[in-house]
Amino acid sequence: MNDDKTVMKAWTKAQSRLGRRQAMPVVLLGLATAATAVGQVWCVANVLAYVLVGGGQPAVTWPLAGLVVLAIIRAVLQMGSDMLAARAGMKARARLRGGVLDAILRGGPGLLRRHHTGELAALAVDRIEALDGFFARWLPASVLWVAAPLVIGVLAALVQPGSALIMAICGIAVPFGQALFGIGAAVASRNQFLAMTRLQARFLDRVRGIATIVLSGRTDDETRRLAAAAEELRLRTMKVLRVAFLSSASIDCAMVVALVLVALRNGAQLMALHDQGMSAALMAAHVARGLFVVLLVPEFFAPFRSLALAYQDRAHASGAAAAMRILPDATAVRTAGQAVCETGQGVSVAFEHVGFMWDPARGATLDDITFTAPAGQTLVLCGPSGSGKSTVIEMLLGFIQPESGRITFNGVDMTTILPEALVAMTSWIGQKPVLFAGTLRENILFARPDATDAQLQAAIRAAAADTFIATLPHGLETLIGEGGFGLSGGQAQRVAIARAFLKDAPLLLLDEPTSHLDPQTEADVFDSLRALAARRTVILASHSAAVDGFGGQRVDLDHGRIVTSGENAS
Ligand SMILES: Nc1ncnc2c1ncn2[C@@H]1O[C@H](COP(=O)(O)OP(=O)(O)OP(=O)(O)O)[C@@H](O)[C@H]1O
Repeated sequence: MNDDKTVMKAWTKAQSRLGRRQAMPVVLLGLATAATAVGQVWCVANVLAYVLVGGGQPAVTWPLAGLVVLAIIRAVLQMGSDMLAARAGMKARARLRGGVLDAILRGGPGLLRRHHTGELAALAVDRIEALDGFFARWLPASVLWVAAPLVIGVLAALVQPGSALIMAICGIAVPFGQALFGIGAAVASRNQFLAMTRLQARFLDRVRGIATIVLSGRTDDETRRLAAAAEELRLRTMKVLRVAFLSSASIDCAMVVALVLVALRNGAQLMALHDQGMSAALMAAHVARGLFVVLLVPEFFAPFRSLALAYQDRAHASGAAAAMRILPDATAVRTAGQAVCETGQGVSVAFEHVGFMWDPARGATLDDITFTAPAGQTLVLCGPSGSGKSTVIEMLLGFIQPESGRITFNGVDMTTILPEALVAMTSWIGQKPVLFAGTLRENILFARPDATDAQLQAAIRAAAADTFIATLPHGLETLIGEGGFGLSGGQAQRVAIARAFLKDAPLLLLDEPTSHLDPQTEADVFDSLRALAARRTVILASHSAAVDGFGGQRVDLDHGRIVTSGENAS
């Protein structure tokens, strides 16, 4: 068995263990429903025997009353079972979605460098939704398909052991058919999800790049490609349905064979008894027993059908397990840190012979990087595009870890520091500030929701954001769109700087904060950043000539190696 399959099996097994507690009541209600169904069949058989054979059979009042009572009990049991199953599915989805979102947050930008946003969105939304059936249907069905036919078979054996044997033999044939179709179902389901993820990723990409598509005159071409991706999804979905239909049909075949054999057997017995001139009363009792086992056959096979339907859900779980392999596990990203790093006197950051590789085929991204940014001072990381500056910043944010060497904060190994302490001591401003749809006030307060109005105003003034906010008709209450829509690049960056002032963390990480700005705005933003940098440890990654005036130390990178280091011009 290859590694992929082992991991998928282990994940599915672990999920089954976690979901079993919630599935148990559903199984018990399922067994009670099966027992009630047997009672109903008994009542129906007696009523029919009365109708067919007439006076020989005792009064039908009791069977009729039993039928009504049992129908009500069965409906209540079924409702309870459906509700418990839905709750089990809901709980499991909430748990899994929390885990996936946690892992995506842990992976951070490093994960986005390796995987498409659409793929991650499909994982957190569609994959998890599709797992509902695994917990709500598959787990109970995987027990009931053995237990319920066993109960029904034993009760049938009490009345007609021969007919029970026929049902058992036909029932045993079902798992073989299911195993055959199961493999096909798993493959079909995996392909369907792949097609869906591809369609989602393509759609997201094209929506983002709509201006490029229109201006390149590629609208028709891209529409055709999207239509082809949608068609692929349709075909793959049809294949899933076809496999599910065939799987269900194989159960129907086994059921029809059992039904015919049991009916023939009873018919032959009744003919023989009739020929022997049996009394009407005995004849009616035989007819009732015969009808009972014949009518039990569909009930005997019903749990198999539920299992076949739920097999689809199991296939989704295997697919989800495979898809989740892209997520970092908690230990791989950050060793469970316990250390508290004292930051009262500021934070000094040191890289000690750090090495890292995004992709072994492309060689080392960072090679033997050693530098120190003393507490309260600035270190400027320079270098051409692709030299590894953002990779250094992402390491300091804790999203990726060195493959060799180590990073220390005030002498404490970064991997041993409590994640919350790391978050509290760091502010980060990237190339494009991340702004959310909402008011300007909400966006600035995002860094510190409990800040007072005075603190908010002070941060806005320090970031020199007050000038442009004053020109907006609704000031701080101005609504901005997702990604800072409605603000210029420089204004958006000032909002990010105000956030950093408000957070007031001792370590400031700046990753090309002015890369999208014109020279004048860049100079203005650098002025604000210089004010923000005072008394903080700053690591500024940039290839702009404007960093020359930033002072502090300078480390020049090229192809992931330090080529020069020394004082930065101030
Ligand atoms: N997911 C990835 N897989 C493989 N290589 C990658 C991946 N992400 C980045 N790289 C490579 O790592 C190197 C360093 O990238 P990084 O983004 O750190 O450079 P940078 O100096 O910040 O560049 P820029 O100034 O353009 O932002 C580049 O050569 C880049 O091609």
